[in-house]
Amino acid sequence: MDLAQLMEACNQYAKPAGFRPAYGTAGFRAEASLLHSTVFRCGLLMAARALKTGAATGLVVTASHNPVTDNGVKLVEPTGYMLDQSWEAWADKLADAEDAEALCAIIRDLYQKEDIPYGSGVVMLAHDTRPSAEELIKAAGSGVKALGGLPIVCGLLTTPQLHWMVRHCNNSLKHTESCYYEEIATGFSHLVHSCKAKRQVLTVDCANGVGAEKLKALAERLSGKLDVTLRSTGEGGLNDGCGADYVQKERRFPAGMEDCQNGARCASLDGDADRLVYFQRLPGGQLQLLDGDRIAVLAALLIRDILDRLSHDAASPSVGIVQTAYANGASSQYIREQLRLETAVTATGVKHLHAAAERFDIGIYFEANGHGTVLFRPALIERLHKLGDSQEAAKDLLALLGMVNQAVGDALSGILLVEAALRRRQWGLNDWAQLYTDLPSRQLKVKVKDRSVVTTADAETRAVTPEGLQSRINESVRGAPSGRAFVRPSGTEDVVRVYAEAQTQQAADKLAQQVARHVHELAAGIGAAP
Ligand SMILES: CC(=O)N[C@H]1[C@@H](OP(=O)(O)O)O[C@H](CO)[C@@H](O)[C@@H]1O
Ligand SMILES: [Mg+2]
Repeated sequence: MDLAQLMEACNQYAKPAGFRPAYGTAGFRAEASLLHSTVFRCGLLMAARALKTGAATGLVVTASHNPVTDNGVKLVEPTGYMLDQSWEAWADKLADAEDAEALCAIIRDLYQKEDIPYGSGVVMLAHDTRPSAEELIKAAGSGVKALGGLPIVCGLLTTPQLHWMVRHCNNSLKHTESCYYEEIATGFSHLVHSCKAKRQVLTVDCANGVGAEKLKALAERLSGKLDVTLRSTGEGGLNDGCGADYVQKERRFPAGMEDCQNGARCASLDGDADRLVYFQRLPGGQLQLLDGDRIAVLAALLIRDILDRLSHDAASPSVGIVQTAYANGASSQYIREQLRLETAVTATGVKHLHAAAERFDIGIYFEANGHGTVLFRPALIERLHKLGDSQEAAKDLLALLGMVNQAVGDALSGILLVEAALRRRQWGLNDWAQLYTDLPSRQLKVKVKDRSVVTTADAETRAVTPEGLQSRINESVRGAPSGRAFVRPSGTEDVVRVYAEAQTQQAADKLAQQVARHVHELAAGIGAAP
């Protein structure tokens, strides 16, 4: 490490006065113009992480479903997973260092405490469609180089594509963008090759983001096996009145799809294409959402259908579903009582779900907002390869393994998962929707002076502070039939989130509003009470 060179580079990316970045649910996010120093420092961090692990790491410049004026950075482990939680504290310290001198001191401390070998770490860089990406990617590259590392500029990609590439690169597998399409498309083609179901056109709201270009490339690779019509491909603002987060939270048709036909099969991606939700218009005109909970259930059914045909000497592979407190209560009940599968509930954020899913041979994890995937345990993969020569079911599971991104939730591979599962059962959206009926729910956001005053326990289902908040929530919940509610500080926006569900929409709305008022009152809410 050349300290003089490092110092000079740090000086070029000064932190804006008063800016206090913090590593949140999925990395750093803020208004784009504030982020140059943060992204530079993440370049430093990931170059050091590459040296520590002796493998390539990754960094994606994206603010996902947030407005186009925001940006952010997601950090990728050599496994393709999100940055190991044990290093989040280093990310925070680096990002928050006041000046170049403080920053260099933290780097020295990092090298010493983590026993980082000297050398040149490889960091793969990608970005979404935000106009601020170009400058921020430069900052990331400068950070990597300032530690003597090698930035590999991969350009415009979906977040899950970069995660996939880092994982494949470190497994010495082909890892170009076209190999990504090839691998997931090959798995899909295998799974649907003998399906008799009539193909349905899927209309996809691409949130005016990177997913538009990449889904087009995937559909071309599948030449006719996947019929997609793309909307919001860049003609409007990124995530502006469209995208998976808008559809899931607002329960409204996205821009450009207000006129979709009753029963037409529709889906939405988010701005960096790591979330996917399906929806349709019901005969009464309302939007019916098929969210991440439902994708998890459909994936479980597909896996069960295949496992039923697998004969094996050893114990049957364990299958489990991981959710968060945002999962609709009806989905959790269906998983427990009808599917009879093990479930686990973790705190919000894929990093938590992913870790819990690794405890099963086949671990399915999805956040209600449509971010999730299906993980296969390495020992099971080995067994399947042995069985694969003689058994069609093992071949199917291996095809599923190739089709589903093993690194992180991926909306493009998610579309293939849903379409393959529906086609193999000869199902339409109604069959899928009829598995269970969602309890009505409502999500609200409350602006407060300092959202860190709200702390939680028990996978975020219980508010620990401010004092008295949880007992007030309990009281409100008691007044709502089949009521459930919780609050937590967002890790991506400056708000406290409120979730409520109940027997009727009216009761869920009322419960959410009451809880939002408790938050506003006890956690120093800003502006008028909800
Ligand atoms: C309620 C909700 O949807 N929260 C989202 C959102 O996190 P918050 O910490 O709630 O802002 O963004 C995360 C990253 O995309 C995602 O993992 C998470 O599920
Ligand atoms: Mg996203």
